[in-house]
Amino acid sequence: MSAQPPDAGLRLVLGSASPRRRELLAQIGLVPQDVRPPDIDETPRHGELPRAYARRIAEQKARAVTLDEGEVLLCADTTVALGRRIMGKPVDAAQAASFLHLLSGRRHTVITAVAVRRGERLWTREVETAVKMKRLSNPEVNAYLATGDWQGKAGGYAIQGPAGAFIPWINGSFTGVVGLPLAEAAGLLTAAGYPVHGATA
Ligand SMILES: Cc1cn([C@H]2C[C@H](O)[C@@H](COP(=O)(O)OP(=O)(O)OP(=O)(O)O)O2)c(=O)[nH]c1=O
Repeated sequence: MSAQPPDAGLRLVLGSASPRRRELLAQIGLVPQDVRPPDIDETPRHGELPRAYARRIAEQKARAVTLDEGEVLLCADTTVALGRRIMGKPVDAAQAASFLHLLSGRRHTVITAVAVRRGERLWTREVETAVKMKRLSNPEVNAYLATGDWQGKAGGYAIQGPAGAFIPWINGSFTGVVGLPLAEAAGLLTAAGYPVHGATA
């Protein structure tokens, strides 16, 4: 999609209930004028691959939010992929435990798809990061589950919380793993005409 000239009058809307995304935007000086969490069905389609899934969900979130003239919307979806397997947000502690046991001692991929919308125009990017999780013992998994930090996190962990102790290595975008790859999000907002650099200057 072609880039739009900067428009200092545009209002930024965050289409996300995720406090992480709000905090990450604030890190680069962006404070949305409004937060409008989308409500969509995040069930993967049969046989859907993780990257295509993350992109579809981010686009669907971006289409689900009502926008007024003069507003630009930012949505994202973070998905943990173990091979072709999609790991969303665990429904309960038992599912979080099973995700963590599957991820233990292996490399997986975290994909965050970002979608920016202005009017009917959409700009999207997917950012993939390889993440290595150390081998986890049962006491480590249980202690982590007891923190409750797994709740609402794709794959059942958050690198920015206590699970940071489980992750010796990543290759890619740290902010992408946390939920919003800042360089790419800033690039999409700029393409849509939102004056990002006015905010960071
Ligand atoms: C892997 C990982 C995920 N996460 C979080 C980011 C996302 O909030 C969440 C994945 O769920 P998402 O469906 O991407 O987002 P959400 O439901 O929290 O919010 P919304 O749909 O309204 O935008 O997992 C972390 O915070 N740290 C991590 O290390």
